Amino acid sequence: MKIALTGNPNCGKTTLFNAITGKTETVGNWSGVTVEKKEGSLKKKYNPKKEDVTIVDLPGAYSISPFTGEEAITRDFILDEKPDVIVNIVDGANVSRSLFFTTQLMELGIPVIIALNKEDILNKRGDEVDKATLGKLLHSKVIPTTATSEDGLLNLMNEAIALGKENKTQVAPKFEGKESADSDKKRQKFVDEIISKCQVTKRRVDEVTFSDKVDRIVAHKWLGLPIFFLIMWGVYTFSIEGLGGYLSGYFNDVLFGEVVPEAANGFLEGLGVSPILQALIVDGAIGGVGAVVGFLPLIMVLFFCLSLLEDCGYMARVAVIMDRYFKKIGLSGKSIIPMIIGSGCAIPGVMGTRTIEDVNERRMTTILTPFVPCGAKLPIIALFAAVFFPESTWVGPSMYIIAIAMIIIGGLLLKKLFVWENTSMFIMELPEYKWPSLSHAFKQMIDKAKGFIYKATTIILVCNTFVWFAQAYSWGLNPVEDQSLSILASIGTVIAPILIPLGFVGWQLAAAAITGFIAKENVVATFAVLLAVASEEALHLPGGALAELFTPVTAFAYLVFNLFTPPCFAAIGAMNSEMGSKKWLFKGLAFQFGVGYVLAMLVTQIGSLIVYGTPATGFVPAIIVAVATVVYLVTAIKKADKERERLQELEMSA
Ligand SMILES: Nc1nc2c(ncn2[C@@H]2O[C@H](COP(=O)(O)OP(=O)(O)OP(=O)(O)O)[C@@H](O)[C@H]2O)c(=O)[nH]1
Ligand SMILES: [Mg+2]
Repeated sequence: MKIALTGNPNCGKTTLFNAITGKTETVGNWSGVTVEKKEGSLKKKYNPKKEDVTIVDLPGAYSISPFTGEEAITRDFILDEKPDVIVNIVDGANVSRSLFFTTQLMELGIPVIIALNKEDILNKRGDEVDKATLGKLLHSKVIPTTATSEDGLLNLMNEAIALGKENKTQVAPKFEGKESADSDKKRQKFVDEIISKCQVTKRRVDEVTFSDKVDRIVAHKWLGLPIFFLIMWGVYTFSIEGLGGYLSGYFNDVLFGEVVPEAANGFLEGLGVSPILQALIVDGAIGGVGAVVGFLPLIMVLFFCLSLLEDCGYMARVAVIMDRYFKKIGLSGKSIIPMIIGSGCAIPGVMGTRTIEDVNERRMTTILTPFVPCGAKLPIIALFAAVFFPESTWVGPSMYIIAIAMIIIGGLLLKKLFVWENTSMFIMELPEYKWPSLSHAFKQMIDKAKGFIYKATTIILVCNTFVWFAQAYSWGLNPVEDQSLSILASIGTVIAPILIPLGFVGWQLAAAAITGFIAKENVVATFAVLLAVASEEALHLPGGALAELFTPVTAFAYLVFNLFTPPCFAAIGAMNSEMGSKKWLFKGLAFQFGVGYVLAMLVTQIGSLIVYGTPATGFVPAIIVAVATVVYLVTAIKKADKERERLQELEMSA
């Protein structure tokens, strides 16, 4: 039996889905979090009779006639795959808005049961919904639930399974003139009537709620943005330099710097394995993975904080604040949501662009979202900050500020270069503020940590075992004394000239950047492996082994390069599927590479001139690249302007 969970965005479908299936799909206190259908089977607790039941979580929808891509997923699933039962989740805090969709679901010939969710909010407000009358008017059972505390869910599932077995569709509620063209209006009127009969609101309509009061400050025209920056600064400073940084320092210096490698060495010596194998395991596998896992506490602290901010309802406000600015640069306010999600990982971030209706805005957001430093880039930031800027707290937050600046400048450029017109309006429901749930944040944090460890012990482990091998052997598969004769060095040497205008000298820098495209954490892991072999100094300490390859200025530039060039392969794959056009994908990748490259080049060359008073290596090639970039931009924008004019004339004459 297939049971589908449907309802408006943010009504609690995924919360309910996770509760009854035991899965950990992403929940967020804003609309448009789920963009794909997800399936799961019922937990034992909710399926005592062990029925064969599949639960399907769907993206939120306001109407069966889809407006956005993810709404279409919901419609297509219901119409094509015909679930046996539809559980329509109605947001108890927003009943009137939800029932429009409910009446449409009733007409599909599939049994519908209604879960009146967020009962706790209703109760707290002192509002009431007359479930008996509601059920009678809609010809359907109405079960009160609170998905967050799993109240009413057993009852709901029992009823849903019984309904599926009975397999009898309800009579769709009739309202006058259902066939006529203005049926939407009639439908709304019908819904309004139901509401007037069922909803008992104790609160006065004009009452100013707590949320309204907070929003007057937090979502204020002028104050909104500075407040957002302040909050983010606090969160990142606390995570990267504060508690998270402190714990990571311990992990890096003591745990993975001494305890684990010493134990492993002792163990392997005891076993009597060959020195080569021992080096492969300790320097390659453990060294590489350890250098990355050392940053686990930092990532956990950050995601705990972000989860609290999101759960209390603040992040939904950020979308509204950003809408004013984003509209000016050809993006939508909704673009901020993929970007916020992208601060965790660019892949779900890029997938989140589906909620944006306008195709140009969607594509631009897909290109710009990977600029936001994701969790995988944090270890690079933290490592470089610790080695080169140990006394300052601005390096971490500065990456986010540069990201925002690049998104704005990038948005303007993209619009100038590739986009002819865009149209969109922004409607976003603001959830009420609530106390964030610590257990929810804790769960999200553990989830992130698991994902991080999984990645470290799979792809990063494999990569670094390869990196160790490639730096220890020549193409003839003979061990080399001197790293610069190795396979890795020869690959790096081919790429390295491209990086000369950026002031990056050495095949090691090219090698780490290449492994970074497989997974960004690899940048850290690769340096760990290379330098563990080449240098006696520790990787993470100020002035340590890494300082032999960079000046502080080129270190900062290298950070910029790794953060703003195209993301890892997996995220590029996500970009590909969201763009729906190879041409746009290549434009996007070229754009990202151009931005990262030119930005790093400017940091190196201008930075070196200012800080050291002399140009960095590669100054002359850098000037050539800079001139070529300017010439390209000017001609490309001129060409695009002409095209725009031509289209306008065509339109006029038509
Ligand atoms: N107070 C309260 N909050 C709830 C309840 N159920 C869900 N929430 C909260 O509502 C917000 C949205 O939950 P989700 O499960 O992501 O909503 P969704 O319907 O899957 O949303 P989309 O995927 O965007 O369509 C989260 O902040 C939840 O914690 C409930 O019963 N009571
Ligand atoms: Mg969801």
